[in-house]
Amino acid sequence: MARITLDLAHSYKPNPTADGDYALLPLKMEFADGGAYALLGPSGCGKTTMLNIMSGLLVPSHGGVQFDGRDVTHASPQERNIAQVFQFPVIYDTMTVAQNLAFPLRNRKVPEAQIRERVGVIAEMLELSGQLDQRAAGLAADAKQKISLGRGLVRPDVAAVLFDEPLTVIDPHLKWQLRRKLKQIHHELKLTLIYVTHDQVEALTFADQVVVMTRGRAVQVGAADALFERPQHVFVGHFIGSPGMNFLPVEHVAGRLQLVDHWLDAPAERGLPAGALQIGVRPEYLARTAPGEAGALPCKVLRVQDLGTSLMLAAEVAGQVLRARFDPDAQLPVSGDTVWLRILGEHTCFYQNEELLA
Ligand SMILES: Nc1ncnc2c1ncn2[C@@H]1O[C@H](COP(=O)(O)OP(=O)(O)OP(=O)(O)O)[C@@H](O)[C@H]1O
Repeated sequence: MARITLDLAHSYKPNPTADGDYALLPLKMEFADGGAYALLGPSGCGKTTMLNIMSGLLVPSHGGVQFDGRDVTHASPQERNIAQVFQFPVIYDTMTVAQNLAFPLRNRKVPEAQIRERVGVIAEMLELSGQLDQRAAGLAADAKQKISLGRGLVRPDVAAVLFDEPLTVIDPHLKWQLRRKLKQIHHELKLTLIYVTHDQVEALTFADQVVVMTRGRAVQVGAADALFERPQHVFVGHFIGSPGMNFLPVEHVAGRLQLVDHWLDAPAERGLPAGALQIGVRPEYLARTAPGEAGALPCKVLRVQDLGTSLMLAAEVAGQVLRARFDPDAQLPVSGDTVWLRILGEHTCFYQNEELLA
């Protein structure tokens, strides 16, 4: 296992100048030995580029990579001792499940007794024990991908196992099971796991630490609760949660927050600077209040949607649409009515130039 340190930038263009020329903007990051990480962000944000730089498939155009303090920037994946699992199964159809799982160990001349033991452990974890003697050729796509996962996890001595969207071909029910399984495997095997996905549920169930990326930047590295409670960047607020955080643009003038023709008293303890700010509040924290209560605003109800486990209210204030989540049995007003929603509270976040202030 290794601690992986990145201090680099990457552009696929020969002479990058503007930020947009970089697939990865300059970043410094450390992945702890034995940690479970997810790289999460929308298509094109740079996840695969970062993963390929860690694995050694790609040399960064600027800076370098260290494993346990040793410079490996130009070392191949074999030299780095990395295992990888890709989106589609990489297995030998003519071999049995057991032979496929054993392959990375045989390649490294691990003694047969150890191979048998380790293959047994991994097959058990992935619920492949009953299929060990079957040829891979006859198996369904998701069983084949489980073998790929097993081949990635089978070697106990790898520096890290890197996964690039490995559950794409898996059906939704099994996907849920495998996500939990991977987390359990991480706890048992203590491997350093780095997992690329654009799916927040996948990232949050699998990883201890999620690296949220947008447009070549890692905007926050944190556990699920930090990403939910204290998004460091408005992108994280939008991207994490379903729906994401509500944002209201306000002007902070002499201790008051102005939203067009509405005013709120700024919370003095947050030490907010004067000028243009954004208030961020999760739908889960937009409580209903009595009319005129401090920290609340009158909003016009647009619609109420029954989501089964909750009610989602959409309401408008000063041209901004807010979403608020309520218990399924809450008595809510109907479209066109006014509802007072608490904007300011202990969970409210404040942003300036998209970055968290307080
Ligand atoms: N080989 C390449 N040559 C030139 N540009 C590339 C190459 N690979 C990726 N890019 C560009 O670099 C940026 C980051 O791409 P990358 O594949 O790392 O993102 P991603 O987050 O993994 O996206 P996806 O989920 O779609 O794979 C994108 O703008 C992409 O078009």
